[in-house]
Amino acid sequence: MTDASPTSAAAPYKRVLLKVSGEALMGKGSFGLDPDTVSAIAADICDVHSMGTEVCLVIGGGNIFRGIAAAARGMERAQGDYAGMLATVINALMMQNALEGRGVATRVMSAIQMSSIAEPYIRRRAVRHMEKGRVVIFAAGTGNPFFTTDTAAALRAAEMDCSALFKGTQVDGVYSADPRKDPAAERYDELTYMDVLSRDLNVMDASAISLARENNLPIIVFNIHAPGAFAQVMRGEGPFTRIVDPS
Ligand SMILES: Nc1ncnc2c1ncn2[C@@H]1O[C@H](COP(=O)(O)OP(=O)(O)OP(=O)(O)O)[C@@H](O)[C@H]1O
Ligand SMILES: O=c1ccn([C@@H]2O[C@H](COP(=O)(O)O)[C@@H](O)[C@H]2O)c(=O)[nH]1
Repeated sequence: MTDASPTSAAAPYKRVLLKVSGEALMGKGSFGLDPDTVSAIAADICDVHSMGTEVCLVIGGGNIFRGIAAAARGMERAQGDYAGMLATVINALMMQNALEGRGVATRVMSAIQMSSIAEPYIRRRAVRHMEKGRVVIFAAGTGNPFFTTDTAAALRAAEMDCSALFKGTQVDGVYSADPRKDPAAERYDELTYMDVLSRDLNVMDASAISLARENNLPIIVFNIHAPGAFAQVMRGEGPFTRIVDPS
């Protein structure tokens, strides 16, 4: 893994992966995509890209379909998960459109082959795209049911040798309990991977945290809706939680 420490004020990290929660794309809505929200997140990604940092993305699908929720309503879990992975492809295409509208070259690479609309995921090709200055959007999660896009994000970040995984979500860090349910929950500035696992802090699933831990990949959780937050958090400013191993 490359060094996670900032390297310069202009481009604090060489290469990062941003995980955007699908729910975040809904904006104030309760389903689907809000174009203004997608555009605002794309603007933040462009800011970071223009600093000289190589950027790749994993976008969730929770704004459209979650396999586990469909399974709770009686659908076969694996079938629901494949539908969930397809939802992430829709989000990836929407983000591609928003980024390219701002003049940034992108490639969508899908873990499930759909060659008419996305390249197949090939690790070395993805690295090459980023070296050429393209933003790579990894779609269809890991390509396997029973996983989530958090795990896909940790997996791709490790494969891409990213300096850190940024999780842009609805809340500004990891709290002692889900802050959307418990207003008394307190935010942590820094946690170890084991803290997150042992205290069952559900901001990310356990397999993603374990994979990041095994690969010494720092995770930075922040609120994707705060304008300019992605660039700010990369500079170490603003509220966020850093998940790392004890130094
Ligand atoms: N201890 C905690 N600290 C912070 N957030 C928590 C915690 N426990 C649960 N959460 C919730 O986890 C959510 C983060 O998950 P997120 O919405 O990013 O889902 P996802 O599965 O990654 O994406 P998607 O929306 O695509 O399914 C936060 O919005 C927050 O409400
Ligand atoms: O590797 C993966 C990634 C995702 N899924 C399915 O997609 C949905 C949406 O992803 P979120 O991480 O919840 O945003 C997820 O609920 C799974 O059903 C998958 O099967 N495998």
